[in-house]
Amino acid sequence: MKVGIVGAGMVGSAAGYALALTGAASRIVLVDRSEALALAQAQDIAHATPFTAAVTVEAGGYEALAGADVVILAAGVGQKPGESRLALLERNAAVFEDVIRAVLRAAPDPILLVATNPVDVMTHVTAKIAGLAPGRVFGSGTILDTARFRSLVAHHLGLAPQSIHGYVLGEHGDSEVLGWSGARVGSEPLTSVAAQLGSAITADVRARIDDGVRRAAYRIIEGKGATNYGIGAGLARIVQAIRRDEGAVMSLSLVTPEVTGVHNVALSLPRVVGASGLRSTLMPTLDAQEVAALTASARMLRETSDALGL
Ligand SMILES: NC(=O)C1=CN([C@@H]2O[C@H](COP(=O)(O)OP(=O)(O)OC[C@H]3O[C@@H](n4cnc5c(N)ncnc54)[C@H](O)[C@@H]3O)[C@@H](O)[C@H]2O)C=CC1
Ligand SMILES: CC(=O)C(=O)O
Repeated sequence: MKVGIVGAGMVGSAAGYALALTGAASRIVLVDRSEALALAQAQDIAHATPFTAAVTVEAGGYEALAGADVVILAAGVGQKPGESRLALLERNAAVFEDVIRAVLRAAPDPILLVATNPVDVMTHVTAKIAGLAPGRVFGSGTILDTARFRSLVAHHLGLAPQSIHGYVLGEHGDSEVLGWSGARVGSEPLTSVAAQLGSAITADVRARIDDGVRRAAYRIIEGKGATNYGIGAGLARIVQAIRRDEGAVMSLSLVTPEVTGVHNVALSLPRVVGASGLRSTLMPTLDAQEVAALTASARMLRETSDALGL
């Protein structure tokens, strides 16, 4: 599978590296407005390939994206310490006008996987500009927040994160909703397993995990200026699910006709990922508080999209 990555900075290069390590792509092409950066990143990742699956890694202009099955969009600016994701919108939406058209001139019908923040609104912007079939333009959404949720719950219980099943929904950002009520360990409700293990999910534990998920990006950016490894691994995992036509369920952002009464809004819900992109959406069972929080998140995103005329 040929995967293009536009934006070869922290996120794009981490995605390229994860794709090379996992073998999710057989050909990776990095494009950046800084040709020198794209070339340096491609060479550095290529030097890892003797230790990985068979994969070629190159840098190029947009024309090098011809034949790409998936194009990851990670171009634009990231947050400065203390800055919200939504504060990036105007700058990144302006960048995408040219980027999407240039990608589609080279590769007319790829799957477009958006990582640039604010990822939900950027997914909506991309879908509108690209005009591809529904399901072929989507965003990484809360895949990273879900991973953070699963790892923090796993750490609390002393279990493997792979055995924790639960999703973060709504905005990839401050208004996101942790789906506590539907969370499970294996096939058992989380609260029941936590009680059996003597590690109850008290209000304090819940608040600590919520904060750990919601504020993770702020803390990491304060410490190292960006986040990249978690999202890089998440993007590679999505590509792998596309390549293998897995039918894997992941929390991803898609322009959704209606969610809890809010229409035409891009946000994350559990979605089924396969060869054609996102095949369907699985609406989770939520308690009343979670429905209210998801509705508030959806309304906020809808209003933000309204301001852009989406
Ligand atoms: N979805 C998620 O979970 C996450 C999203 N992000 C977002 O990903 C985006 C990228 O973040 P970083 O890689 O840390 O930033 P970065 O600054 O390291 O890299 C961005 C790259 O985009 C390139 N670029 C800018 N305008 C361009 C254009 N018109 N054409 C081609 N390339 C262009 C820049 O030259 C730069 O190399 C940000 O918006 C950030 O907020 C970051 C982490 C997680
Ligand atoms: C930066 C960002 O969106 C994150 O790490 O969640």
